Amino acid sequence: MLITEYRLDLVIQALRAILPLAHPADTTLRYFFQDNRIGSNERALVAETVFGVLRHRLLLEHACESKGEAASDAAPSSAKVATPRRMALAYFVRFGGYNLREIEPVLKHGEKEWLATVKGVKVEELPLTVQAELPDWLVEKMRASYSDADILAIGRAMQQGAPLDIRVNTLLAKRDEVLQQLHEKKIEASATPYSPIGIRLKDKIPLNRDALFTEGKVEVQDEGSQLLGLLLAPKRNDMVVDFCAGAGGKTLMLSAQMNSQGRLYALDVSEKRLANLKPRLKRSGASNIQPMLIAHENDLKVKRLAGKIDRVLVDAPCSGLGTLRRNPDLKFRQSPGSIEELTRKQAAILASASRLLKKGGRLVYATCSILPEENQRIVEAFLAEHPDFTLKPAGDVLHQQKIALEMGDYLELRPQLHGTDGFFAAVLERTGS
Ligand SMILES: C[S@@+](CC[C@H](N)C(=O)[O-])C[C@H]1O[C@@H](n2cnc3c(N)ncnc32)[C@H](O)[C@@H]1O
Repeated sequence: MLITEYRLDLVIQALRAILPLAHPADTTLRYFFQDNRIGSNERALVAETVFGVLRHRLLLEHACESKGEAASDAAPSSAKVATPRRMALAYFVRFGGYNLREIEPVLKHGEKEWLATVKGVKVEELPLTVQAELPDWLVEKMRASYSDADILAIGRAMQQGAPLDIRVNTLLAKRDEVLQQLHEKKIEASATPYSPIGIRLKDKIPLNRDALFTEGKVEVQDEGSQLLGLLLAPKRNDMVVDFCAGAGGKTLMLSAQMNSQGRLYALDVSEKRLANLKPRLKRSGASNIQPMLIAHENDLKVKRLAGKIDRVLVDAPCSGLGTLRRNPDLKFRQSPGSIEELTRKQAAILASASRLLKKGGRLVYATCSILPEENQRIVEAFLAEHPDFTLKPAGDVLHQQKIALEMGDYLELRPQLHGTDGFFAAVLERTGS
């Protein structure tokens, strides 16, 4: 798409609103689009550039601020800062697929020469943090458990965009039928490699206007997230609790696995998120779900269910660092302090949720984080304090579910290996009373 003064100005305005990261980038962008009625081409350009800048922010800042750049030595030092304009232009030539000639008409004096140096920056000569596009504090934390090569592989994979995965609502449709309907609509789609009810779309389409979606036959859900439901494997007449149900992404899947029989409590502390479950519930045809607002993990409503539940899913509040492909701003919005706070919450939620289980019951503790402190460390500490619980190797459960995915004790998904977001899950069984 041609970069005109008008389009560049829109991108700059959007970056000016988003880059301070006072709020999640997608929320700020939504408000930006509400306040600025612009065409669909411009919306696509703005969204792509904003998320692209966030994905490559560290390299772009390096290119904007570099003291060594020959051409801008002539420019005043105030020009050598990562202004929204410079970030946008650097993104266009470095990652956006534009050549200098194409954007020359919108350039000011000296910018063409500076952008030529941006194109020439050799990323492999830059520090690991810039190559991996991960902030210093995060790389330092990851070094406790990952090699530099692994950190780089994770960081690079997180710089890519994520595919659009959908889950077939087996209450209303079969995967083959949905695939066929998509192909008839000339939408390129294929079965996901691991989840038997997942479909990966080649391109992002406005699915919410499609009949498959409005009729409840499909929901947007990353394949990794679908695997969490498959690990929990609730049965038809089970009593099940989705402890951190949010807007019900996983609740709806669990209900379909139960063929909408038995009882499924969808708990959350957020009234707003639970309210967002309502329209999805209506579309899905599920009738065994009971949303339940709780004040905190030790709410009396939770205590009343103690010892009565067959399966519990704890999709814990987490840093979200496994979803950087979709939410690249999270790496700048989290901090060592926020991670510490989250780990305290995760441990408390897991301890409380575990009390719901009957003997022989199963709990899946899951996060979309790649940090062991939110994952393995939480589970290890829990097991040390709860001798009545046993870790069931995730690899064994997947095998029982006939899912061709080699895993050890834990489910650990990575975009560069599995094409999913980064997910962690542990299967815990209450073996004692
Ligand atoms: C990772 S999100 C859940 C996403 C949801 N399971 C889905 O698939 O869409 C974590 C959820 O935990 C909720 N939460 C935070 N603290 C909680 C607590 N103490 N007890 C229960 N839920 C809590 C948050 O409101 C948030 O909706």
